[in-house]
Amino acid sequence: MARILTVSLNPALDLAIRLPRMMLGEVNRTDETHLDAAGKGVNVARVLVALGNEVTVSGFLGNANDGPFLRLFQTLGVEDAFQRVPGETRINAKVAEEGGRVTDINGPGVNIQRADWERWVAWLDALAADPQQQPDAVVIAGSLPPGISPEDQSALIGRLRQQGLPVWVDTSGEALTRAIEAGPSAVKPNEHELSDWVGESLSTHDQRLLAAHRLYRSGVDEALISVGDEGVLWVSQRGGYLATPPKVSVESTVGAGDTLVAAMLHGVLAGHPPAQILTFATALAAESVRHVGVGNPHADDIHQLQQQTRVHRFDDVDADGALA
Ligand SMILES: Nc1ncnc2c1ncn2[C@@H]1O[C@H](COP(=O)(O)OP(=O)(O)OP(=O)(O)O)[C@@H](O)[C@H]1O
Ligand SMILES: O=P(O)(O)OC[C@@]1(O)O[C@H](CO)[C@@H](O)[C@@H]1O
Repeated sequence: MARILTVSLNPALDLAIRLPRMMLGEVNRTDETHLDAAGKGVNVARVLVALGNEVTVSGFLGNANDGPFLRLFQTLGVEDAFQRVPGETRINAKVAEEGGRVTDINGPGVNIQRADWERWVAWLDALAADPQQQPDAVVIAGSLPPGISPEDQSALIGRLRQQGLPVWVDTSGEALTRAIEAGPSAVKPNEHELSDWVGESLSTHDQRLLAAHRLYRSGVDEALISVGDEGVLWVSQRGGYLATPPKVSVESTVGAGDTLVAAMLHGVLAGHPPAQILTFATALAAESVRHVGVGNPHADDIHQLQQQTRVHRFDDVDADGALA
């Protein structure tokens, strides 16, 4: 069991909406709605707990609507180290239609004052410097709320790395670019986020492979690229791996990336063989898309899903990233 800190600088209450077909500009009647405490770091924490890890959750929560988070943290048995700030945590709408299409409508988040940021950073610095309290890894996941800049986040990553802590990052846009410059242990862009980072379209498999190698050579130990139903690319010192997920019926892909990050981190910290790590993480991410929420490692058919997951090692890229 590992001790892991998950950081959600911009958590969210996810309003999951299910309907047959979204009709823009009309009154839509839903089959079902749920409001759940979420955000990438919180979703990662859910999976890490289900896999048996000891988790502390932190970041910033609006004090006006933190009830669902409090209930979730109690149920999960995680340590709640979120700093409360005045205002409301954002509500993100996730509209899932029959056929698997999901539309995300994400809010900007609560405004973080400089004094709150500095107080929280001081707390994190103290935790990272204390050998008794240091976690085995830190996951920083999700977008940045107003008041926190990409440079703030990259400085944070740099300091945690200086303390020798593994830092896994899942974010996008400028925050991702700056985070990569800070030398995190792992990043998990999806193909669109990776495409923004390299500044080119990644429509072919070879283009993605080259971009994944470029990401690895930029100084990231684990370059993980998620490619939706086409699976996962993983480049690290263990080599390059490609995983193809089993075919599943899709209800909601929200949280699939978070499931993948959590399961990969779990496997890496546990020291499992690479093919085993990737097979399990890919199967669990596939499990997650069959329903609303993150993947359930205790699903009845999790072993079958792993058997149906294909993992290939590829060694066809030379040190300069050129395809052999
Ligand atoms: N339709 C699908 N069938 C099987 N597995 C899937 C499917 N969609 C996603 N996955 C799995 O989940 C992983 C993450 O999905 P995706 O690439 O959509 O991540 P993401 O864009 O970060 O998602 P999110 O931010 O919503 O969590 C994929 O790499 C794949 O392993
Ligand atoms: O706006 P961000 O921080 O990029 O993403 C937030 C979010 O879409 O990510 C999770 C799914 O990965 C959801 O729970 C949440 O609403």
